[in-house]
Amino acid sequence: MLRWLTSGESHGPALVGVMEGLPAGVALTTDDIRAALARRRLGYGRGSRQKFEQDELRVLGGLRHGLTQGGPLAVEIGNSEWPKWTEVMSADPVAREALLKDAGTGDEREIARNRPLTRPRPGHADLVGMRKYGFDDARPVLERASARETAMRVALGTAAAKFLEQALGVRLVSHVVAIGPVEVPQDAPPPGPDDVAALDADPVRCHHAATSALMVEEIDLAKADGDTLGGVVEVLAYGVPSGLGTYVQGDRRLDARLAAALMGIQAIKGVEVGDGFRTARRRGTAAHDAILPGSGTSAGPDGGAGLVRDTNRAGGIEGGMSNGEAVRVRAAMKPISTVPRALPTVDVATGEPVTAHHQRSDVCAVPPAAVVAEAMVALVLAEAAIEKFGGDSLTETRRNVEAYRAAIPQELR
Ligand SMILES: Cc1cc2nc3c(=O)[nH]c(=O)nc-3n(C[C@H](O)[C@H](O)[C@H](O)COP(=O)(O)O)c2cc1C
Ligand SMILES: C=C(O[C@@H]1CC(C(=O)O)=C[C@@H](OP(=O)(O)O)[C@H]1O)C(=O)O
Repeated sequence: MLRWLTSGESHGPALVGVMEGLPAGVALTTDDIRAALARRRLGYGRGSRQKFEQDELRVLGGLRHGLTQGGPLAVEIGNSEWPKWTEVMSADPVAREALLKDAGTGDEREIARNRPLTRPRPGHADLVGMRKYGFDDARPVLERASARETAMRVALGTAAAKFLEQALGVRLVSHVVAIGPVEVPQDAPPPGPDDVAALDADPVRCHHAATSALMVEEIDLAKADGDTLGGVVEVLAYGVPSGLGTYVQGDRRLDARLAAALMGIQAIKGVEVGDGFRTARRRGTAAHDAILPGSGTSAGPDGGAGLVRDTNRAGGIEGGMSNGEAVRVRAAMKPISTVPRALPTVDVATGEPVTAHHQRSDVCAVPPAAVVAEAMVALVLAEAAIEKFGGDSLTETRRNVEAYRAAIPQELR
C-alpha cells in the first residue's frame, strides 16, 4: 500500500509531506527532488511570487545514502518568505496590535498582508470555506486551498516516478496542449520521453513550436487586459505493463483513480482518458484500438511479441486496467480566479457590493499544472504497481514484475 499526506499553508513556515509504502532500495536524491521542484516553478505567465520565493528542501526521513529505506519518506519544503509572515501565520496567538502594523508602519505591503480578507473571490475557495469552517476572514481558507501545496505533491511524486522507472521502466512526460483558445493541432504527435528536456526549456511546456509562440502571445494579451487564462495539460506514461488497476470494482479502476487524482489538483475541472470526449463523437469502428498480429519483433512493455495496436485512442486503459500501451490522460484547468480586473463580490464584513480582493496572482499556471499532473499520475501508477507487484525491496518488486511478465502466455502477449 502506498499512502501519503501533505500539510502546511501557502504562507506558513513550510510544507510537510509523508509518504509510506515505497520499497527499500529506490535510488533518489535531494537533487532529484530539487530538479522537479524547479520544473514546477517554470512557465510563462506565473506571478511575481515564483520569482522571489525559494523552495527550501529538507528530507527528514526514509532516505539514506541516496536510497529509500522502506520507512516513511518525510519531506519539508521551507518557505523562504516566512519571515514576512511570522505574525499573520503564527501558530500561537498574537497580540492584535501586531496584526495591525499598518497603524504604525504605513507600508502598503504590510497593510495588505495583515488586513482581514472579507471580499471573497468568485471561483476561489474563499466564500464557501468561510461558511464551512466558521471563519470571518478568508485568510485561513486561501492558505490551505492554495496550490502552493502542489510543491509537496511534486516532491512526493518524484519518489514515485523514480520507483516506477527503476521497478518497471516507466517514463513520464507532461506537456501543455491548450492555453485559452490556443491549441496544439490534433494531429501533432505527442512528445516522447526524449523530449522532456525540450519541454522543460519551452516557456509554456508545449511540444509544438508554432503553438507555443501563440500561447505566449495569448498570455501577454490576457495580462494586458487584466485577465487570466486556463488550458489543458496532458500526461503520458510510457512503459506501463498491462494489468495495473482492475475492472472488478469501480473505485479500483485505474481510469477512475487517475481521474480522481487529477481532479484533486486545484483548478482542474475536467479529465479525459485517451481520446475521451472526442471518442464520444465517433462510431465504434473508429473509436477503438484494433488488436493486430505483430511481427514478433516489437519490444512492448510485456516483453514484446505477438499482439500490437496501431492506435492508442483508449489512452492505454481498457476495462479499468492498463493495457500495455502508453497511458495518456488530459486535465482541463480553469482560468485563475484571482483576476486583476476583479469580479463583483460582496464585502461580507459590510454587505456592500465591491470587487473581489486581488493583490497579485498568476495570469496563467497551466505549465506548472502539467508538472503537478505528472506527479499525480506517478503517485497513482506507483500505488497501483505496488498493489499488483508488492515487494519490500526494489529487487523483490522487480523479481515479481519479471515473474508476472514471464507467466503471461505467449499467445496473449
Ligand atoms: C500550479 C497552480 C497555480 C495556481 N495559482 C493560482 C493563483 O496564482 N491565483 C489563484 O487565484 N489561483 C491559483 N490557482 C488555482 C487555485 O488554487 C484554485 O482555483 C482554488 O484553490 C479553488 O479551487 P478550484 O479551482 O478547484 O475550485 C493555481 C492552481 C495551480 C494548479
Ligand atoms: C505559491 C504558489 O502558488 C500560489 C498559488 C495560489 C493559489 O491561490 O492557488 C496563489 C498564488 O499565491 P499568492 O496569492 O501568495 O500570490 C500563487 O503564487 C506556488 O505554486 O508555489
